[in-house]
Amino acid sequence: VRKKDGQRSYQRCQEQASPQFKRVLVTGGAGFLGSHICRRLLAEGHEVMCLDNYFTSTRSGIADLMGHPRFEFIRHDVTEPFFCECDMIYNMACPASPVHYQWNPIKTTKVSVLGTIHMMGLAKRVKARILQASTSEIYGDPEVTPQSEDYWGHVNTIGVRSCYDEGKRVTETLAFDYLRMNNVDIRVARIFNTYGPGMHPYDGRVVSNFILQALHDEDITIYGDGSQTRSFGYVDDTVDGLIRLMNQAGLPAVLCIPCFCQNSWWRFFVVT
Ligand SMILES: O=c1ccn([C@@H]2O[C@H](COP(=O)(O)OP(=O)(O)O[C@H]3OC[C@@H](O)[C@H](O)[C@H]3O)[C@@H](O)[C@H]2O)c(=O)[nH]1
Repeated sequence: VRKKDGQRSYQRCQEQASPQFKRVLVTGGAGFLGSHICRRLLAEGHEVMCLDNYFTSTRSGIADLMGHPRFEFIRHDVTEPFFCECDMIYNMACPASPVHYQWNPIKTTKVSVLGTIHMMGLAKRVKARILQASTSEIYGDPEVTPQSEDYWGHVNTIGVRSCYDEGKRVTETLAFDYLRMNNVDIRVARIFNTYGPGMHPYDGRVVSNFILQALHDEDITIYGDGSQTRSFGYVDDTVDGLIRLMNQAGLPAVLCIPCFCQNSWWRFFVVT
């Protein structure tokens, strides 16, 4: 504000900020789910800081967001500390496709463990609410189907999927220890197999593989005997669930998204 004598005065940020609009940090914000979260938050009027190192994502995935007045991209690897002022954190950074997370499994474990320590530490420091992305893979090779939030899982600690499964289990442990020790306002979402627009054609997961094979008139590759089941989530519904989990009080601190029964792929593809 310019006063009569020509001097400038500045209102304090807290006075200017509308309480309904938040400064939100989205790690992995250039990725498949992260970019959809950024878009939804911008549409709701929030200020979005998108943190990503393009490990499994590309600039083109968020090209539509660049230049948006409330969008800021920060190229950064969450395995290194990061500090900023924010009200909410969606900690989404981690390769999610089995092909990608097994490519450098030590890095995958580091992203989960160090990335979560850095983001929980930041949430504690700036008193931000934090949503930690977990996964259906924390159940490992489950003995119970469908899995509910109170099932503890059946995980191999030394298999090729362990870097992701165990890494994500530690993210949950860290979240709850930051809650118990430092009263950090946490949310944990166990995200199941998500598909939809913006998914990389060579993501390597079953939905994009099958679609690509069908488009190229190639044989569909079914690993194993095809008796596996998955709970598939359309990306808009998954983002709805994540945003509601973040915003609502009184929901369980851990939530499976989507939280309906497991389908065989055959049923999924026929129904969809
Ligand atoms: O071409 C393919 C790809 C996959 N599959 C099978 O399809 C099933 C689903 O495999 P995907 O590669 O899509 O991924 P998964 O469901 O195992 O895990 C995924 O979903 C849950 C997320 O939280 C994880 O990030 C992600 O790893 C598996 O049983 C897999 O063996 C095929 O039969 N053919």
